[in-house]
Amino acid sequence: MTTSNTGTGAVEPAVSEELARLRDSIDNIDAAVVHMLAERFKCTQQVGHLKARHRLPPADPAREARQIARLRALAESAKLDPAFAEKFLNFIVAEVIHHHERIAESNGGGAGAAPASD
Ligand SMILES: C=C(O[C@@H]1C=C(C(=O)O)C=C[C@H]1O)C(=O)O
Repeated sequence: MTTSNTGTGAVEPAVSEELARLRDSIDNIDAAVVHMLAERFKCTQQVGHLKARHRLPPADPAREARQIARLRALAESAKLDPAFAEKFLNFIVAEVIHHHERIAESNGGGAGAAPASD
């Protein structure tokens, strides 16, 4: 293995250049992820309002099962750990469901509430 740490706290210039180059790409990817998540949440907020108006439940476990199966297959072909892909999706979906519950509550939702006309 190549030694990159001189032991004096200094890092070889070639190593710090490569680290900076890789970190630039990581920063770009992180920015893209944030923008993609923001767009996804814009869509799921609209789904939340649609569901609340029509008294549909916040969560749809059958839809989630299809998404998990699809994402696991995509992850495998992209050489990403499918278990990680599933955990990541579940993390996002849990947040979306919280949003939908809050939207339903603020719509005066509840089992007995009358459907709003639109
Ligand atoms: C967005 C929806 O609501 C919930 C959130 C989902 C998601 O974030 O992908 C999927 C299913 C639902 O549990 C939906 O029903 O499509």
